[in-house]
Amino acid sequence: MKIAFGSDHVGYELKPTLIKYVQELGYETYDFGTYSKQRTDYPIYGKKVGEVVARGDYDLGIIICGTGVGISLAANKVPGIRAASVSEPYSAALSRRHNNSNILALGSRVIGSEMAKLIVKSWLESQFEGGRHQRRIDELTAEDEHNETKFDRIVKDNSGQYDD
Ligand SMILES: O=C(CO)[C@H](O)[C@H](O)COP(=O)(O)O
Repeated sequence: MKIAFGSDHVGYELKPTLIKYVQELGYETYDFGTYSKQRTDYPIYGKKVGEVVARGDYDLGIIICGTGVGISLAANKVPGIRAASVSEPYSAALSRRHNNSNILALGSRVIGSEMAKLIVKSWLESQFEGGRHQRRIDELTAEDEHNETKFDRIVKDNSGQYDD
């Protein structure tokens, strides 16, 4: 399984620690930058990682900025990307199990490296549960495609109340 990494200058120092950790867990990795501490813009790296994951060149992505927020917003602009910005392992796991997140966003000004490792492990080891959660992903995908007809139909055809 291949994991794409990216960060801005704030996430730059945490990134190699997580790359090494993820390699030790048995994954292939690639670092899409940034490659120095020089100040840069997080949208560049959120978009880069989003694009390679959306294309299927990489299975999953891990992106880091100061809070995880900006870089996740950037990745989520790419159709097909569900980037989750989290700062503890429970949300990380649920973002996979329920939201089928394909990118994990972390904030290096928010969490330390040991917490980051726990979050990464919890995220990588969790699996999407499908079922009712797939219906919600389909609703999100309809939005991605700006397919108003499809989205309108989904909304029109159900009341938003479910038994499952
Ligand atoms: O967290 C971030 C985005 O959400 C960025 O890392 C942060 O905004 C960068 O700030 P600065 O340029 O002042 O180092």
